[in-house]
Amino acid sequence: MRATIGRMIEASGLTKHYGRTVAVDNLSFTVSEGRVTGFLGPNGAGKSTTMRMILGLDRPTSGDVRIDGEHYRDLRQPLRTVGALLDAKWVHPNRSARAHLSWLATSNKLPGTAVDEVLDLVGLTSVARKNAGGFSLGMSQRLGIAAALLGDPKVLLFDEPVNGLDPEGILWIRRFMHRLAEEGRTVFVSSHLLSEMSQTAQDLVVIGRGKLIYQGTVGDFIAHATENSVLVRSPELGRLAEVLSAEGAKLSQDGDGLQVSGMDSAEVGELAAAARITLHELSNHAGSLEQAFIQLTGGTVEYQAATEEGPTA
Ligand SMILES: Nc1ncnc2c1ncn2[C@@H]1O[C@H](COP(=O)(O)OP(=O)(O)OP(=O)(O)O)[C@@H](O)[C@H]1O
Repeated sequence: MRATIGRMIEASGLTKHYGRTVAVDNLSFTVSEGRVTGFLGPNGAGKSTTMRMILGLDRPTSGDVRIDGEHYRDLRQPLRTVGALLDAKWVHPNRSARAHLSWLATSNKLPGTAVDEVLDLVGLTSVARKNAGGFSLGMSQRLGIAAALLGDPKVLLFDEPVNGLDPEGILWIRRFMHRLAEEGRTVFVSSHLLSEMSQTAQDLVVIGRGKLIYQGTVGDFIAHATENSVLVRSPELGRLAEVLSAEGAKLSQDGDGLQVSGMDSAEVGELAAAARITLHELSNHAGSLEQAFIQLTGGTVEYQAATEEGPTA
């Protein structure tokens, strides 16, 4: 059975328990072909677990996930359908890049010619005979991507591919992903870095504590999440916070000011005036994806810093 055209990954009610930990909680989403879809969530949100379930490396407690309409375990030649980069350092330290890829190709019945092609694609041809154990993180990531591309798959999964990379490495990966999507492939890439995702992805699946928070385009995410965001500064920030939250505003600390959502600047100004609170700044704020993320993940961010717990001023 082929999936609905365009939807290459379909998760439905996907759930994973590890003992009493609910790593993934009734998660449903779709990932479209020809686009880069960012899989976003704070550390521990359940991204890696979801990716492992997509790849059949972990069995869901309940629910279901399919690639192009099939369960991973039913794919006849999995590497020709889906390629994945989960852990870039997963390579035999004394094997050359070429030997590593040749071994993968042979054991998966892929043509040996694919090895040179993918080495060339990721720019590792000149170091192909060097031991992969001595590779920098950026080179290891490229090798991992080469391995994922060996079977010329239409679906690619990358788990935190830019983690620890320098700006040049990040740019390379970002451009490479765009290129893969332009070729019509489905690119699903996880990250906890919103600013990075806003430049890499066109679509987003955002999760917090294993639950779906948002699915849609990056642009809609920003527009939706930053609606009515107002930045306000005042020498009486604590009292202002009390007045605003009593009227139902959502607040988060922003430097020495407050980000107010659920209320427009006129309402904030009038409430402050009625309470005789002096304001030093009152401005409509076009929030970044970062702010949108903090706002949307709100109570679900497990590592939340003190500054995100609410106003303390
Ligand atoms: N094999 C496992 N056994 C027990 N608990 C696990 C296992 N794998 C993941 N977990 C727990 O499940 C939750 C989700 O973890 P997961 O690694 O999927 O999150 P993540 O979003 O990928 O975060 P990170 O980026 O930190 O890896 C966490 O609470 C984690 O401790």
